[in-house]
Amino acid sequence: MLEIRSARKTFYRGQADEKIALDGLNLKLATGEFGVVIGSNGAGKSSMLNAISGSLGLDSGQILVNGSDVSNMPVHKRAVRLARVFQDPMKGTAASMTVAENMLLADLRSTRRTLRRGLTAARLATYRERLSILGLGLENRMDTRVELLSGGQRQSLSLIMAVGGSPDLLLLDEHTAALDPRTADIVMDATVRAVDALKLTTLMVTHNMQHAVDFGHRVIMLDAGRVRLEIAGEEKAKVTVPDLIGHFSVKTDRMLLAS
Ligand SMILES: Nc1ncnc2c1ncn2[C@@H]1O[C@H](COP(=O)(O)OP(=O)(O)OP(=O)(O)O)[C@@H](O)[C@H]1O
Repeated sequence: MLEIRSARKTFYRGQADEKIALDGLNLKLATGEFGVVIGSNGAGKSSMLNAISGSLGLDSGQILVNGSDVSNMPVHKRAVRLARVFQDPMKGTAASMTVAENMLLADLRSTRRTLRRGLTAARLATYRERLSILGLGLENRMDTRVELLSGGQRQSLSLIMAVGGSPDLLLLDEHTAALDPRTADIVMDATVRAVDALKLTTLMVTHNMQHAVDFGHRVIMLDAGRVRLEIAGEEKAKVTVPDLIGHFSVKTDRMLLAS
């Protein structure tokens, strides 16, 4: 469960270039829920993810993960409870190491064990099983160096590595944005398989409106550091890409009128 209460963050306060990134943002995500965050450039999406993961300190407000207030918890302590996948498929994995070695690294990171026992048969079997969730055949490429994988395979591997420690929350930070459309769809398919199989509470930021329509339980539109629109349930099932884009244009028209 994630709860953001009245989160405020202003950059360059009191200066000519003052920027309000989060303007009393409130958001709740139930355990097992998959929320998809959309919004125009500068709406506050990255600031929100950075505040959740702890790399951005709030001026005021609270962030609760599974009921406990993590607002003042340092990044490395929050990292144990949160998984985050970034845009760049080259980050998050070690290129010159094999798929199996990368899985071991992630395992050691999340369990704080030592490298001593290495890639035992039991561990390899567990990694194969976990990789098979993705539906990409990576479980049959355990000895392949990661640099030889496609961008989509590599990003999907980053994802399954990130969630190995059963995190309380998965943050997907435009994790398909750097991929071509077909590869992005493959990664989204792998993502949904992992989220469903591991029952992950997930918050995904995307600029891809088709993905916002097709995936997740709720669309959350941010604007000027606040939630401006939420679409869930039957409404979400019926929403179309033009509908979502329409909400962007309404906002833009308002901004034009106000300026
Ligand atoms: N480190 C920073 N220093 C100064 N201003 C910042 C900083 N980070 C964000 N901002 C400002 O805060 C506001 C919100 O930015 P943020 O990056 O969170 O938006 P975003 O919705 O993620 O945008 P995008 O879709 O372009 O990534 C913007 O006005 C931005 O210029």
